Amino acid sequence: MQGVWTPDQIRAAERSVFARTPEPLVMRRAAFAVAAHSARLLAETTGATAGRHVTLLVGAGNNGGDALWAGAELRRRGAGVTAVLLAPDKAHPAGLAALRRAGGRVVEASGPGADTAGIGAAATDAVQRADLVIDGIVGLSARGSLRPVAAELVARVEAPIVAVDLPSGVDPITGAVDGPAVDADLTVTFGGRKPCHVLGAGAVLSGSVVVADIGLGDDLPEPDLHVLEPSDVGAGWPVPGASDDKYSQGVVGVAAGSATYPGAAVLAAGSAVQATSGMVRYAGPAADVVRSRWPEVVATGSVADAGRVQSWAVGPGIGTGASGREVLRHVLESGRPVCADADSITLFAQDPTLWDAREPDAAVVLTPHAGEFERLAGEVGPDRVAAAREVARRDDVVLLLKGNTTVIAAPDGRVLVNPSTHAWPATAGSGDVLTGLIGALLATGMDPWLACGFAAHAHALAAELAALGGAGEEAGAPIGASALLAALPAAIRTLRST
Ligand SMILES: NC(=O)C1=CN([C@@H]2O[C@H](COP(=O)(O)OP(=O)(O)OC[C@H]3O[C@@H](n4cnc5c(N)ncnc54)[C@H](O)[C@@H]3O)[C@@H](O)[C@H]2O)[C@@H](O)CC1
Ligand SMILES: [K+]
Repeated sequence: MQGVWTPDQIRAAERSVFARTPEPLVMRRAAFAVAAHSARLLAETTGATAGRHVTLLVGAGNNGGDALWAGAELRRRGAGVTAVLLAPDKAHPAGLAALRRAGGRVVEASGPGADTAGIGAAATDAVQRADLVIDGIVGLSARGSLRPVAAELVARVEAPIVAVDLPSGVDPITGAVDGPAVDADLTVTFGGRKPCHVLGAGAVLSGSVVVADIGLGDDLPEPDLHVLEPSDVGAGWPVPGASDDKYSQGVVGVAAGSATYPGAAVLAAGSAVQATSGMVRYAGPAADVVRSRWPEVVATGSVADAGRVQSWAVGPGIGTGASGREVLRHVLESGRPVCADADSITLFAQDPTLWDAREPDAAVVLTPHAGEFERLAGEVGPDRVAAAREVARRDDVVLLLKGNTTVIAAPDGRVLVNPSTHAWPATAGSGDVLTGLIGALLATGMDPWLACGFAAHAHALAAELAALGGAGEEAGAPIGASALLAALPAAIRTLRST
C-alpha cells in the first residue's frame, strides 16, 4: 500500500529535516533526482543526454529553484539548457547562479520580440527546439490554474514534460483543474505522493509518478490517504484453501432487482458468484431469472426465506417504495455486514429512521455516485475526500464515493483512493457488479474498507480488460456491464499474478 501525504504534512516534515540538514542541501537532493530522471527519459526518447536540449519553465518559488538546480546538473551531463523565467525578479537566486555557472542560458518569458501572446522570441525558440521540458512553474504553493503567459508557453511544448513535484496548474490538495494545466509525462515528487497525484484530473496529468527520497523518512506522520497496489489486491484476494468448503469461505446474500427489472439481480448475483468461491444466495422477485442465468445461486423469493448469510449486498433495482424499505430493514436487522447501493441509498435519504434497524456492531458500506451522495448529504463539492470522510464519520459507515477516482472513507478517518486512468466502467449496470463484488468480499470477513478497495480495483481492471479485449490502449471499444462481469475472472487472475 502506498501512502499519500497532504502538502501541510510534507511541509511539517520538511521543517523537521531542516533542523538537521540545511535547506539548500535538501533542495539539491530534490533537484538531483529531477535531473537523474530527466536524463533517463531523454536517453529513452532521444538515445542520449549529451547534446540534447532541455528547457526549464521557471516560476517564482522553490519549485522553480528545483528546476534551475536540475538544469545545472543536466548541463554537467552535457545537455544544452535554457531557463525561461516567468517571474524574472523572483526566480530562485542560488538556483539561477548555479545554472549560469554551469553554462546554462537564461531568457525571460516575455523578453524582447514578444508576439501577440506576450511571449518573447528566445522563449518561443527555447520551447520549440527542446527535446525535454522541465516544469518548475509552481509546486506545493500553487493556487489556481496556469496564468496566461505560462499557459501559452506550455501549449507550445511538443517535447515530453517532466513536472517538478506536481504538474503546474493542478490543485495540490484536490487534484482538480479549473483552467490550463501542464500535462506531464513524468512527475518527480519528493518524500511522498501528494493528493494531486492520485485525485481528479491530477492523477492523469501527473503521468508516471516517481517519489524521490529527500530524507523526510521518519519525520512523516501516518499518511492522509492510501492507494492499493495491484500486488496488494492480488496477494490479499480470498481464494479457497485446502480445508475450505462452500460455507467456510462465506455466504453472501444478494437482494436486488425486481420482476420487471431483473437485470440488476443478474449482474449483482453474477459478480458475487465470480468474486469468491463461497456461496451466493439470492432473495427477491427475480429469483427465476437469476437461477436460470446462474444455476449455482440458491434463489428464493424473499429475504425472510433466504437462509443464513455472512453478508448482504442490497439495493440495485429494489425500488424506493414500501417493499424496498422492508428489504433494507430486514438485512440491517440481520446484524451482518451490509453493502447498500442504489435504491438503498435513496431509502436512507428519504427515511433516516431506517438507521435504527441497524445492529450497532455491523458494518454498513454505502456506495453512492455524486447524485446519490447529494441526496444523503448535499453536493459533493471539489474536495471529494473531505466530503466522503465527513459522511463516513457522521453515519458510521464505509463510504465509497464513485467517480473517475473512487474514494473510500472509513468511519475512523482512513481513506483509500483508487485513481482511474480510464472511464470504461462508466456504463449502465456497472454499479450492480461492484455491489455484488463488495458483498462477496464482506462475506469472507475482510475489513470492509479494504473489501471496497479490492472490489474497486478489480472492477476497474475488469472494465479495462473487457474494453481493450487484448488490443492496445488506443484501440478499446465501449463495453456493457455484462462484458465487465465476464472479465472479472481475468482481472482477478491478472491481479494475483502481479
Ligand atoms: N522547502 C524546501 O526546501 C523544499 C521545497 N521543495 C520545492 O519547493 C516547492 C514549494 O516551493 P514554494 O513554497 O516556494 O512555492 P511554489 O514554488 O510552489 O510557488 C511559488 C509562488 O508561486 C505563486 N503562485 C501560486 N500559484 C501560481 C500559479 N497558478 N501560477 C503562477 N504562480 C503561482 C505564489 O506566489 C507562490 O508563492 C515544492 O513544490 C518543491 O518543488 C523541494 O526543493 C524540496 C525541499
Ligand atoms: K511543477
